[in-house]
Amino acid sequence: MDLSMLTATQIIVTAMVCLLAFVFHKRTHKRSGKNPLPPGPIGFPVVGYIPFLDKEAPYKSMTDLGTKYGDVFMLQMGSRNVVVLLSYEAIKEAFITKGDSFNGRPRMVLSDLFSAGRGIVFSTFNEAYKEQRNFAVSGLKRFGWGSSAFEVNIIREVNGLIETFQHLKGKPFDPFHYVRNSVSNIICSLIFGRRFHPDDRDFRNLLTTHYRNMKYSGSAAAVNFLPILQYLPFGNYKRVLENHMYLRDCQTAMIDKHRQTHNPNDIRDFLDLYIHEIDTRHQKGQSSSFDYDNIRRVANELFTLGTETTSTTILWSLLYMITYPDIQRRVQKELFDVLGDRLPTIDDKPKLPYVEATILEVQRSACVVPLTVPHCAMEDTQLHGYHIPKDTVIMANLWSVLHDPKHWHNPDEFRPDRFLNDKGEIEKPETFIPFSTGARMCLGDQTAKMELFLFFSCLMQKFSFSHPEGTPYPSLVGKTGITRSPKSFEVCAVDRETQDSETDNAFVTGIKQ
Ligand code: HEM
Repeated sequence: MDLSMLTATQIIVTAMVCLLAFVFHKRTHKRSGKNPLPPGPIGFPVVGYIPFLDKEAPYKSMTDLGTKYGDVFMLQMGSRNVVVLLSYEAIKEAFITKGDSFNGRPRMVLSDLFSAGRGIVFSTFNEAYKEQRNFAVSGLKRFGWGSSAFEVNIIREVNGLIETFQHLKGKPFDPFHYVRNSVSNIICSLIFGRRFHPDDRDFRNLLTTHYRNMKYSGSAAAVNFLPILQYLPFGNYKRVLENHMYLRDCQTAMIDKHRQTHNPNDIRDFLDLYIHEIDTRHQKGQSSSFDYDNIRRVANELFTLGTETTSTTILWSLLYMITYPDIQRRVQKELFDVLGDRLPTIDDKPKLPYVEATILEVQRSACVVPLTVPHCAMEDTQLHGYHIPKDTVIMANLWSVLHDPKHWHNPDEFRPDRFLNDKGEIEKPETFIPFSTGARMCLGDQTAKMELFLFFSCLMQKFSFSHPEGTPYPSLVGKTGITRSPKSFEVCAVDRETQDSETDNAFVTGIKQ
């Protein structure tokens, strides 16, 4: 063998070994008195670990990595370091104990497109963020949000949905548009002061474009880690961009209409209240985060999150009920035993523990926001004994927390009883965090719980749901976008009163015994 070649090969091999040793050392050992970085797998150059994650269920791939690397590990994803938190204990330490260090939001291509670091959801943890979040909560409350007065708004939409289902007379249908339309109307009446008819073409377009964007954003998420992808003339990022422009125009038109008819003595809805705040601060010469750019961002975020997450959970609840008819029958029996034939109200909730346990189990099993909204480290800090550099992206894996066998016996089993104690009362473990936890926790959780209870209990009281005869049971495997939603499915909704009077069947008598 040529000696000079051997030397060249040796040099290359030695250099590679040194490089790997350096990378390994950097990731796993104390450096100059600092704690080590979290451990984690090594991916490919440039793209990092992205190609190894399941595109449909990245939260599951991350959960699997926990077996080898523990509850806190680091993935290189494109140009970013991402720390994944798998356990409740790790999330609690980051978002509650060390919230001041971990409640930031990373600047990323998609969040910059939607919010440019402003609004609420993608804004980092600064004064402008606190001002906007506090204003949104108190402003929405002014219109009854979360209070019993708000129940009227929800019940109006539930009744509309019941009527629609009754018209379908037990024939198979896809509940997707009907449910989203009803849920969306609740937030629309607060923000825009109006609700929309299910057949309103513009509204349908708006909702469909919104939904598509949530899904495309999930598939385009790689652009957040490989920003160069945004310059491709094709692909999902381009679709997100086009849809975003359309939605922006719709919102601007809605806001302009409000500005033209604005009367400070007659505040009709959240947009009016926000416009009033902009004007008042402007008149006082105060500089603030309230302006016509931010109103659009905040309104859009409340509309999107107020629609998407809750309607997706209601769709999952229908899917679980047709998959587990025995559980559906038990829910209906409790409703009949406690209420007779009347529809439930929010005051009935404490008397209906099995109904509530079923909703909680749907939220746990479906986990509609499996990876939360990414957080980021706002300074060099420590977590779980590891060093976390400033600007590291933090992904809290709610899926793994809600399916952690340490806290949930047989987590893949759908069993509402796990939320009931020996006395049949609701018992919610601390680890049940579908709305996340800490200062950045969902701001709509109270309203969402109210909506989930009223929609679910009223629909169960009114109808028996089943999958169309002769078709296979629909899949419980979710589609991942920004939320985890069910694949489209068909359902038959048979009016229980008609079923009662038309049949003498053992099923109904079984419920009402
Ligand atoms: C079942 C329904 C819902 C679920 C499961 C849910 C879940 C979540 C989760 C996991 C987060 C991320 C928290 C974090 O970053 O740590 C979040 C944030 C947020 N949610 Fe919800 N959500 C729901 C309904 C709603 C509703 C009805 C609204 C209101 C209109 C809403 C508004 C928001 C907002 C504004 C944020 C951002 C909070 C912040 O960054 O400070 N959500 N939600």
